[in-house]
Amino acid sequence: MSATPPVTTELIHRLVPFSKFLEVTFSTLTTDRVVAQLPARGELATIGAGVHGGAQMALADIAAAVMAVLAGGDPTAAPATMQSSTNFLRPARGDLTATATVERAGRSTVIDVTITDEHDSVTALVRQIVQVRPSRQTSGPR
Ligand SMILES: CC(C)(COP(=O)(O)OP(=O)(O)OC[C@H]1O[C@@H](n2cnc3c(N)ncnc32)[C@H](O)[C@@H]1OP(=O)(O)O)[C@@H](O)C(=O)NCCC(=O)NCCSC(=O)Cc1ccccc1
Repeated sequence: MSATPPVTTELIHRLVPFSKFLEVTFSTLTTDRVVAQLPARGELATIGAGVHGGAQMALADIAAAVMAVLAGGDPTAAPATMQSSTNFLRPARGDLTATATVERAGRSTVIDVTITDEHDSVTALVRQIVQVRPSRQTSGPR
């Protein structure tokens, strides 16, 4: 019987290559809170030099999916985002931090994500509905 590996940034990068592409790292990975960082490199900018909304949504989606899996108690499970709702409150400047918490656990898990920027200003509030299912291994997006 193989032991379940601890959930780390490196493991998430291996399971979700998109998170590695975005250079997302995780400073907190617990059953009730996930905190993820997105470095604001130039390619993520939008008009006006803030961080593009799609990059913020991707950060939130990654953090919410990891949160749902950890809350479910089976780190080998696969998250499936069913719904995502984002409100952008102000332009995002510099490196971003996403804090994900569980609003409601169940067959469909409700995750709230707050994104803050380098000024500690809240730039976006995101609510995600995520289903967590037993993993079905695939080799990539194609
Ligand atoms: C402007 C509004 C939508 C509405 O604001 P209102 O209800 O009228 O309220 P209020 O006027 O109080 O302003 C609130 C806060 O906003 C700030 N601010 C306002 N105007 C400006 C300005 N001109 N420049 C700089 N900052 C401005 C303002 O200082 C205040 O901040 P504070 O509280 O003092 O710290 C605001 O909520 C907002 O900017 N949200 C973020 C939108 C966002 O970043 N979306 C994602 C990226 S878009 C994308 O990537 C898609 C795309 C695809 C393809 C191509 C291109 C793009």
